[in-house]
Amino acid sequence: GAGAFATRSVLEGPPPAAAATTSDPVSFYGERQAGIVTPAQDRLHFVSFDVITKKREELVELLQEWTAAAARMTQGKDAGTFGAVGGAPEAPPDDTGEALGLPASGLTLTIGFGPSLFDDRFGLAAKKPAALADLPKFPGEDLKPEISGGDICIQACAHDPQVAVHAIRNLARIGFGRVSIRWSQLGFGRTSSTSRSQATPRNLFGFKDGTNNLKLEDAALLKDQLWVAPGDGPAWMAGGSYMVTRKIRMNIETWDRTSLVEQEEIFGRDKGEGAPMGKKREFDVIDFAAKKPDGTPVIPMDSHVRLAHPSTHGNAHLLRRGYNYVEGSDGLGRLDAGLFFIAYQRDPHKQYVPIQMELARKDKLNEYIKHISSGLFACPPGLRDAGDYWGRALFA
Ligand SMILES: C=CC1=C(C)c2cc3[nH]c(cc4nc(cc5[nH]c(cc1n2)c(C)c5CCC(=O)O)C(CCC(=O)O)=C4C)c(C)c3C=C
Ligand SMILES: [Fe+2]
Repeated sequence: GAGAFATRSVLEGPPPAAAATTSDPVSFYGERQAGIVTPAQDRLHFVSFDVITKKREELVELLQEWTAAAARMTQGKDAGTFGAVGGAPEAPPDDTGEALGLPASGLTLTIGFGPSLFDDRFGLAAKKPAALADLPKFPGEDLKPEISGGDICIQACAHDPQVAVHAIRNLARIGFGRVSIRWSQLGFGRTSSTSRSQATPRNLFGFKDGTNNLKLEDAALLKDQLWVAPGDGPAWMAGGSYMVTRKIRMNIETWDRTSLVEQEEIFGRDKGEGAPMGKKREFDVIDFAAKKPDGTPVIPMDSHVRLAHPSTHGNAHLLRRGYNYVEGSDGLGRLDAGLFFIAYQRDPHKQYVPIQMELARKDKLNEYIKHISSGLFACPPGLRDAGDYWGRALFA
């Protein structure tokens, strides 16, 4: 049965890009970091750190310790070799214990380096990619600095929230005295599919989200639009990808009082099936030229899918990998909820920036959303084996 293929052995063939079941591990090693084209898991714990040590050697040591712990935790093991209960009783355990007995749950840990890491503290200024230049200000955004930016991010995705939180907690514990948490974000109910094997999930506005996403199976597009090529910038980033994060508050109560036809015109897709307006099925190709009998476009000019579509931006695509969030209520009787948007791409200034500029200026959805945090991170390629560590090529 499937059990024979659900083991952790990766000796034959390429490492699994995805777990066979929601309990299984995803390979930590490979050409690419896991957690990008890996079929999106259900849960997120994302953290952004500020480096507080001033010593380059201490930062390198931390990255080595983090890599070892990440390699273990993604395979369903304790963060350290003694584990939660196997060490000396006089010392704090090298794992915090709340994941004891839980399987790997598809945990992936993906690291990214923010623009601020390349200031004069660690001698990295000459290695800063042009693609990490700060994002421009966008009309209408209301960014909070205390939940934006950061020197180093780690995206933990898993099918079990306890497993994702355990991983981030242990990495933060290991980093004590060398890094401090700047901000972190929990997410649930992935808002994108990143593989054709996955059903398209729904966002908190009730629409299918991820239909026209870049997917694991789109090999040629991934090469052209997702992965940094040799020659794009500094050698240490070849084979990596750039991540943009945006916390987007969604005004749920206003949306819920909006008519169905208005909601569908805002996205340019129908709510039930997710089909482009004027078409029947979710994956039918969008016809932007189609006109109604009165001559107006079937897909409104200010609809989200028209403004975000690659054909509007010289064929610029994104691999979206975001999550819903709800953080209780805001004290004014409204849910404090939205989308933690994550997008990967080869060059954010050629992909995220022009798309977001168009959306910020024209999208009808803007009446219902507000961007409140932003992050930009360079995610290096994957690790070859246990002799490799996060940031090795950057610090070489
Ligand atoms: C700058 C990039 C984007 C932001 C920010 C963004 C916010 C956002 N999107 C939705 C809901 C949907 N988005 C959909 C499609 C879609 N969105 C983007 C980009 C951003 N969205 C792209 C590139 C696309 C694909 C366009 C295409 O090629 O057709 C859809 C439709 C279904 C789908 O294809 O995924 C929905 C629904 C929300 C709610 C939101 C902010 C809160
Ligand atoms: Fe969108």
